[in-house]
Amino acid sequence: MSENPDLTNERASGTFETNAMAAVIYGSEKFAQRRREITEAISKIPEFQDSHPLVFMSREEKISEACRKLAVLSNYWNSLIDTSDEEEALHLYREVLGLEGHPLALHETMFIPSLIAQASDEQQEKWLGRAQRREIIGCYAQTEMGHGTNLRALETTATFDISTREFILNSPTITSLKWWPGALGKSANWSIVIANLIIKEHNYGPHPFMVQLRDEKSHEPLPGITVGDIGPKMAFNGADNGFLGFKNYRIPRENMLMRHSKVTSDGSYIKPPHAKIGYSSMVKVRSRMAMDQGLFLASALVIAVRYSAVRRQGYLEDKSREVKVLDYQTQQHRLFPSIARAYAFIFCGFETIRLYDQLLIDVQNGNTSGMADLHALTSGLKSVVTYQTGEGIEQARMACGGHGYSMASYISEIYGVAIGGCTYEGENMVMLLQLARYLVKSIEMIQNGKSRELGPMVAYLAENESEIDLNLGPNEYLKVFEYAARNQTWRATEKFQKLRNSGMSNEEAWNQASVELTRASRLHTRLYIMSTFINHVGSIVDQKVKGVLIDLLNVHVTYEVMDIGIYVQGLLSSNQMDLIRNQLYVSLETIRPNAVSLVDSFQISDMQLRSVLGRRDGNVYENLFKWAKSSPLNKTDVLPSVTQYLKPMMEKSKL
Ligand SMILES: CCCCCCCC/C=C\CCCCCCCCCCCCCC(=O)SCCNC(=O)CCNC(=O)[C@H](O)C(C)(C)COP(=O)(O)OP(=O)(O)OC[C@H]1O[C@@H](n2cnc3c(N)ncnc32)[C@H](O)[C@@H]1OP(=O)(O)O
Ligand SMILES: Cc1cc2nc3c(=O)[nH]c(=O)nc-3n(C[C@H](O)[C@H](O)[C@H](O)COP(=O)(O)OP(=O)(O)OC[C@H]3O[C@@H](n4cnc5c(N)ncnc54)[C@H](O)[C@@H]3O)c2cc1C
Repeated sequence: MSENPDLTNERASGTFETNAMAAVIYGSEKFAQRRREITEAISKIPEFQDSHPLVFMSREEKISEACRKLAVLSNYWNSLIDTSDEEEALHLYREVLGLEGHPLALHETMFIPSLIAQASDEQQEKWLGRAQRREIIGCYAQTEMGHGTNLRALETTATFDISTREFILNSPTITSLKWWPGALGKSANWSIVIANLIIKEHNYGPHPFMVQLRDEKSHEPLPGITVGDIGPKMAFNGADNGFLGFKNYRIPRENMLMRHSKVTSDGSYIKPPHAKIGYSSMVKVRSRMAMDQGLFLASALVIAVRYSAVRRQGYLEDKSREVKVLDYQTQQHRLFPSIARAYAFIFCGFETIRLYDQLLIDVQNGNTSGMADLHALTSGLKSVVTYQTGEGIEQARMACGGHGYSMASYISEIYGVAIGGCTYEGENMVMLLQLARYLVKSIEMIQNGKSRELGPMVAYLAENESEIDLNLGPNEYLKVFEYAARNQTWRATEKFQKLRNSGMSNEEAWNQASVELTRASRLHTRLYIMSTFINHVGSIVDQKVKGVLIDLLNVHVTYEVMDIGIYVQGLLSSNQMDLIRNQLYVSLETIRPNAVSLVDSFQISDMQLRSVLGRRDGNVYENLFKWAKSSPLNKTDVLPSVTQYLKPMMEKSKL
């Protein structure tokens, strides 16, 4: 069937090449091209297609379908991608497995990265190759039923037995059961387990251990291990998140990951070079989350924008034909700022991935000085992007009206997966408060006359801006944001200090200032996102692409400043706010002809999108009908439930 002419016209009105834009989105022409090649190659392999729509499957079927595809993937892995390239591998996973989770997700995202960052050279020699070849499947078991956030309160113990040179693992209480780890439930046979290291009755706190859970031949749990699946979740139902308990389960001393902390055979403990070095796997995932969430948001927007260009409802001036709903200003206001955010998140993602890779090298060379900065940055970024992604996806769903609520749109699945990110890798409020610690310390440095020692990301806290030139360009908007973030950070810090100076304990003062502190963290992070977006656009060479991205940046900066209006009241007059509001409306109109091309440029395939509404060809209605007809409920005209219950009820009512 040919393409819906409404989408053809939209594509014709685009002022730039989508391949050129994809090269900017994905960091290089080479990688954008590789993505297309991988997608093309996969589309020719029938075994990679869903056996039937995932949304009609039970959880067991989803997991089985994911495993089937993983097994097929293992036959093609080396021929489809450069296996040393993480981005190619992730693209392949996304295309084939989609976003509902699968039994190798944690193996790739946390198990292998933990071995790389935490295992000694000898340990890597023993396990890393096996893990990379997928001879073993691993997971990352840290969270317990009773504690996820407060790692210092984890209860699982690894007690060193000097006589046998083994660790004895125990789960002393019901709340100490490991709870949540992906792939633990049914698939993984090994795990990195985070347990309190105990030597001669002294607790050295949480440390990582390499633990075999299941027999490598029979896959049965090993004696001393209780393991299973935690049941269905809001999303991620292609993954078997699990529980795990230990009863006097022994592992050799060599199974504690000893790149940084060490226990010698006589039970001596050697401290790591930085107390939080064991948290590196979390920082790794957090550093990727801006990219991943940007792509979740992008997926929802591809669906909503394409659908809005084929959905016609109501009239503007021309009463002879209904308009595309994308022409309504309210629809544009709902969707376009999110397109800008998706671009901005992906640009930030590239930056934080690069920073993590550099930090990993530095730490391996003994330099841990960058850890605090990256921890603070990724803590804030993870929190802001997951929240805003959730907001943007939900708006995209509503922008699709009734059909958005159907699983045919697939938006609810994207939403469920994306907002999991508000919780995993550190609950958002908690992570905002981690960044707040860093911001408060920065203010204290200024108060102590040490402004010159501030890092570049917080140097603005020491500046003083009270007037803005309203010939507003992106850099002036940045100044507005700096003003808001600086003011809020000072206000929150001063509130905390005042409470503390009044005699309150440090902890209670912190608690009572914490809402204000989280607000400071959000503003600081949004400032970082805006400045990364501006810098990125500044570096683009292709003039057509640059022109459109400047338009998109205008949507971003005007929308973001309107959104934080309450924080800039002391700086901007109501006339200035009106001016900005009008600039936003103008920028929505400017971006309108490029809206479809901007979402096409994400180059997310139909196979990955799984959305009837978001199909590239725009043939929504005929496929919606086809999709509904494929519902298992439509296999028969009369359901047993009707015969068994409703018919007798209706008959009885007739009497
Ligand atoms: C060929 C194939 C290749 C394929 C390649 C694929 C690779 C792919 C890689 C990644 C892909 C990612 C894709 C993601 C897709 C989605 C998949 C979904 C999977 C879901 C995964 C979910 C997994 C989990 O959730 S694991 C569990 C996570 N748990 C948490 O995050 C717990 C949160 N809690 C904490 O982190 C901590 O408890 C804390 C930080 C809140 C507090 O810790 P604490 O009590 O020990 O410390 P304090 O608060 O007292 O602070 C003291 C001091 O320490 C500083 N600090 C804390 N943390 C750090 C750190 N990490 N680094 C540096 N410094 C740190 C803190 O700032 C304080 O400093 P002060 O100076 O203020 O004292
Ligand atoms: C989809 C998914 C996948 C996961 N995968 C894994 C995995 O593979 N491995 C693994 O180990 N874990 C995994 N987890 C667990 C996850 O990391 C934790 O659930 C997460 O870190 C939050 O911890 P919690 O559940 O203890 O929340 P809680 O800390 O109990 O949060 C409850 C509330 O308390 C608040 N709160 C808690 N502490 C503070 C504080 N200090 N200050 C202010 N407010 C506070 C929070 O903000 C929140 O509002 C996964 C979770 C999900 C949802």
